Amino acid sequence: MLGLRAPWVSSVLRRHAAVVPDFVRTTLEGPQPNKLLTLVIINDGSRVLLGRKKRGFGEGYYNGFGGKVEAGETVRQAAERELLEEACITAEDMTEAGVLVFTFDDNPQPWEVHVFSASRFRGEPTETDEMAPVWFNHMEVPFNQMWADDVHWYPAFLQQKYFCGVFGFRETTKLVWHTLEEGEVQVAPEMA
Ligand SMILES: Nc1nc2c([nH]c(=O)n2[C@H]2C[C@H](O)[C@@H](COP(=O)(O)OP(=O)(O)OP(=O)(O)O)O2)c(=O)[nH]1
Repeated sequence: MLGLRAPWVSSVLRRHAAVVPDFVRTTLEGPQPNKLLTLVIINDGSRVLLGRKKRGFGEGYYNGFGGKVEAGETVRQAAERELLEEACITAEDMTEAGVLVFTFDDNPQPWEVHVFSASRFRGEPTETDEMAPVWFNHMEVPFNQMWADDVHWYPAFLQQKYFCGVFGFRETTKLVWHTLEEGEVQVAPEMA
């Protein structure tokens, strides 16, 4: 598994060896480099700005704004570009909030989603071809209309604790296994 958090993921596989589903292990130990994606969630302290996805992967779900990192871009540049493309805004204080690694029994490539948080932005959130923006109070985040993993990491996100998670999905959307760690993930060299 090639990716920004590869040493940490290897240590997760070792520590959870008895319970990690086979497809999660084979995907993470396989030859495919991670597909890199971004996700930006505006959090003003009491509300989050989400978008209802109007087309493509995750259609109908509420989510932050983001997409694939393109060739020649840094992860941060991709996050800024997707936020502008999908919500028509520019974040002023974007910080790294966490990393999510997704595996699927029906796709050999791991996905590595870099989650960013921002509280201030320029511009007016505007509906685009891809997303319709909506504010939600922290207590009313619509988890029943979101990806199944989100309910597990939003608490850390809302408390502004850095998080790293590994998730295993069957048939693309059924979450069957996950592990989540909060705080900066430190991996000693001997663990790498
Ligand atoms: N909250 C959450 N977000 C996820 C999950 N899985 C997942 O890919 N995402 C995010 C990462 C990206 O922001 C977005 C998927 O990207 P995308 O397919 O829309 O990428 P894109 O905009 O480059 O695609 P396209 O318009 O070119 O088709 O969904 C998940 O399980 N939970």
